[in-house]
Amino acid sequence: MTTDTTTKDTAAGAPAPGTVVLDARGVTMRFGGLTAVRDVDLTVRSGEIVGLIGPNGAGKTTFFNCLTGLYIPTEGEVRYKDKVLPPKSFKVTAAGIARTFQNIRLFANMTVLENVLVGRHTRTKEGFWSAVLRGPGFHKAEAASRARAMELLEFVGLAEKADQLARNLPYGEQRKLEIARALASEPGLLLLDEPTAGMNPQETRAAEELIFAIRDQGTAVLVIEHDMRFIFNLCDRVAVLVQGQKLIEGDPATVQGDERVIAAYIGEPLADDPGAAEVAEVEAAEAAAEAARSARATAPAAEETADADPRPETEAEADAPADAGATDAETEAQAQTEAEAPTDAAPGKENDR
Ligand SMILES: Nc1ncnc2c1ncn2[C@@H]1O[C@H](COP(=O)(O)OP(=O)(O)OP(=O)(O)O)[C@@H](O)[C@H]1O
Repeated sequence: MTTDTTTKDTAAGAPAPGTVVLDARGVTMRFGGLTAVRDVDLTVRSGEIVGLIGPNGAGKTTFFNCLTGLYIPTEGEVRYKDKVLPPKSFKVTAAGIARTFQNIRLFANMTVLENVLVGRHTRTKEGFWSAVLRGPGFHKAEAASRARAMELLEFVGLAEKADQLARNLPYGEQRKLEIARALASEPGLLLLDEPTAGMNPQETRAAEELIFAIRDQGTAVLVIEHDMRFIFNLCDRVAVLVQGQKLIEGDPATVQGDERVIAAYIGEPLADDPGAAEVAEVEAAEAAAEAARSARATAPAAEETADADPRPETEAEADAPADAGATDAETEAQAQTEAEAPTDAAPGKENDR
């Protein structure tokens, strides 16, 4: 089992509120031809809860992975408390950034307490021989580590379940345990990837309270979440990623009211995104097709109007107002004249014009 020599209070080691703890500059991550994250800047300050939102596939988790050493950004730099982060996740954790995952990653067959103790390994100073020989230093460190782990379980509300197997916890409590395990490394910055996924409204509310408490203890929080109500209620600042790029960043009210954010969520592309030319081409083709369809739709209508009276014009004219006052005798005389006209006079020709 891991041992511990540092039961430090999180708040005690926290920098003054407002100090930049995370500073990501120009972070770009490419996978072959796909740019999942493009030139993203983001800062998180001590005492802040910052939200990272965006539609599916926007690059949020990839960006998280760039912050935690799982990915080495293709371009850009990530600093934690003014130091460039090492490109290894365990070193990033040791530096002070901890995270939870979108898909819960607990040790299912270990107890709740053991899971938290595992999370303390980056704060353990006792070496291999100390563990093997189990001298006084080892026992002292182990007791301190257990005490801190129990404190954390108390903090997240799982102390009474310390001896249960992690796999027997309900889903919401497994998420809490993940948070407790992340906190066990005494981070200055906690990254939460969809912490309320699969939670019911009561569990979501409890998660919100827990995150506020974490922030109040001095750990800055960066959280990815799809639940907008949760995020706008929770965060001091929200950044929106769309197609790998940061679209907007601001306080919840500003972001919530931004039309571009709504458009992004219902699928409209960025105005100057890399695919804009292709999108414009498709839109132009669609507009041309629509215009052609409309033209076809109005053409038969015009023909229909012309054909509204199927009788030959001569007959139609007989009904014209000019003729309305003609007496039967006059009509008869006219008919007679026409009947007597020479055949080569092409009767009815005039009416054909
Ligand atoms: N290891 C990888 N190799 C190749 N492409 C990847 C890899 N990881 C992510 N991507 C791609 O990068 C893009 C961004 O994915 P990412 O998971 O970061 O988005 P997301 O915003 O977290 O999405 P969601 O909200 O659905 O979790 C997607 O197109 C995804 O398919």
